[in-house]
Amino acid sequence: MPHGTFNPAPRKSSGDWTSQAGDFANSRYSELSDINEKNVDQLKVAWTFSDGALYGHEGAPLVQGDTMYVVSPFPNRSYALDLTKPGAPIKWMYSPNPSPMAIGKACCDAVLRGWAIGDGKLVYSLLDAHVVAVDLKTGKEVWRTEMADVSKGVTMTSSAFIADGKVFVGNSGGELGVSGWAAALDLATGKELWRAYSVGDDEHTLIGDRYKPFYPHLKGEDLGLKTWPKGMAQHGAGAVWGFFSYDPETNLIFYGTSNPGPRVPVQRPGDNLFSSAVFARDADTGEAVWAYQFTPHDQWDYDGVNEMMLLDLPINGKMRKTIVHFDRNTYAYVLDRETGEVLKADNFAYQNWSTGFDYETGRPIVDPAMEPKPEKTLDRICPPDIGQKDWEPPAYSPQTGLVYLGAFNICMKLTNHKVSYIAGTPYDGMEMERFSVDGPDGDWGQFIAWDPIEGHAAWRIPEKFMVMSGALATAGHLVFYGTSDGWFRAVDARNGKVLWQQKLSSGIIGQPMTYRGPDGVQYIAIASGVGGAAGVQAGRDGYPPRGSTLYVFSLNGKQVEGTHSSAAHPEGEAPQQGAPGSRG
Ligand SMILES: O=C(O)c1cc(C(=O)O)c2c(n1)C(=O)C(=O)c1cc(C(=O)O)[nH]c1-2
Repeated sequence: MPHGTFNPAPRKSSGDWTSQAGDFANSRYSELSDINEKNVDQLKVAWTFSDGALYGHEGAPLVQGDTMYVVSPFPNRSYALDLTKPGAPIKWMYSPNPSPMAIGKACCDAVLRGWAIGDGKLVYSLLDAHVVAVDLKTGKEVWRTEMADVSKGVTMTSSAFIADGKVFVGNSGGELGVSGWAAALDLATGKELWRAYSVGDDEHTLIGDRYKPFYPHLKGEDLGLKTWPKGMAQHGAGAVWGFFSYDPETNLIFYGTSNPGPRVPVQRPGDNLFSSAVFARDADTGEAVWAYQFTPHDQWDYDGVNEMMLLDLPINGKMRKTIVHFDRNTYAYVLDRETGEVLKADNFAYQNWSTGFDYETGRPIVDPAMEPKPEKTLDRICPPDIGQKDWEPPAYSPQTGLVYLGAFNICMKLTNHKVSYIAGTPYDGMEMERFSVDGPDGDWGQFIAWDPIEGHAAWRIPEKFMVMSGALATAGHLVFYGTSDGWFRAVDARNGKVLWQQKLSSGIIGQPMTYRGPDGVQYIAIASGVGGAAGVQAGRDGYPPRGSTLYVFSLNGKQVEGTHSSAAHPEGEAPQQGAPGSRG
């Protein structure tokens, strides 16, 4: 049986890593193999870097040529690090000074999920709902675009994504009843080219003649209004706070949308389209070509923003262009990426809210006993609101045909209350307590190798804490991931044997990446700095303090030779490492 493949575009040189996933397909796979299963036990720290910010560190550093680019969580400072010199000194630092008001509006920590490089610019979202482009050479701001009013509860934590001369971004604020959207900006000027809302009428959601979803219940006019009670769609969320992917052959971009608002379900009977869903849109116009909803009338905050991996897989003996998506609702989906048809839906971890999957309708079958009722407590629903996997992105290896993902092993006790909408404040109504599937002291996490063709796990590594780091697969038969309590591990991609590990200063929720430096040496980098939703474990024995250190590893800690030098700072501005505004 052949393995799957994917389009590795736009990687020009296998030594660079210029987008969060390394490619448009969201594979997080590198062809580099100097570090491999035979020598990975010699991996040692080559150098480190701290940005001084103490919110969760979720992004991967990017490398182009002889420079590494790193962006901190709030206050969203960016740094260029000189890879030609020992210790990678700072070449420039750019400080965008976002509004501190944003900190109080972010639902789940003042994080940033990633940044992107293209056309000589570093592009990223600011927590206060702006997008900036910074000149790669000088560190000077090229453009800054205001996307929304942060005082109304709109923040931006998603990773900017560059393709086809455009920057794709989305908003956060699903728990505050904002209206979710994705937008495309001109990479050269920052001008907004289109904006598509997730919920609302057809015009709003950019649904026109080209829209041809696979399932009949997703066809019709104004579904983003008609599947809501009157007046509720306006604050219906469907935020876009995860990752984008892009298929250059069809010029389509793909992304997921968040839970409906308010989170409490009894106030919004109906499917609540297009929350907890995936959109396929024309990259030039934003027009929807198809959509599919993972969790109709999402009653548990299962959201739908987790990444879409664009893999070509043999399904039932026929090569199909697919999307592989691990939803918070615990189904591992394989969708036809030209139509949105569900080809496979299998549970990748424990759940008890759904008794099966109806392939005829494309809907999961809900256990009525697990549906929340107002002012009643449900004692054990699995997974909890954050799913058995949250936003942390998996990796795919064409060598093994397996997808590698950080996942959880938890449930929740849930109580609902009715709520009213007040702009810029939580629009929520869910109260919950999370615990291990297996009991109070059991494992909260696991790292899974998943066979997307067969729809089952090839192996699993149990972990004490939720695994909220991304994964990296390499041609060296290796997979890298980190744990919330700070272990950075390299495992054999074939069998899950841990070949190397090191404890870092804080927990890991970042995304590992690899690059070939200007000295020809392969390096592996990962940020340590726990936060985000991993913080729900704070207080558990062994949960580490916050941190802000980027670790860069090589075989035997080798790094470029030369004398240490201090870099010149533009306009005499010295980089500040203890960022004001960061919570200590
Ligand atoms: O609906 C939203 O707008 C929204 C935004 C965010 C965010 O921006 O970080 C998260 C969530 N929802 C969410 O449900 C969630 O579990 C979550 C985890 C994290 C994180 O950084 O670990 N962010 C978010």
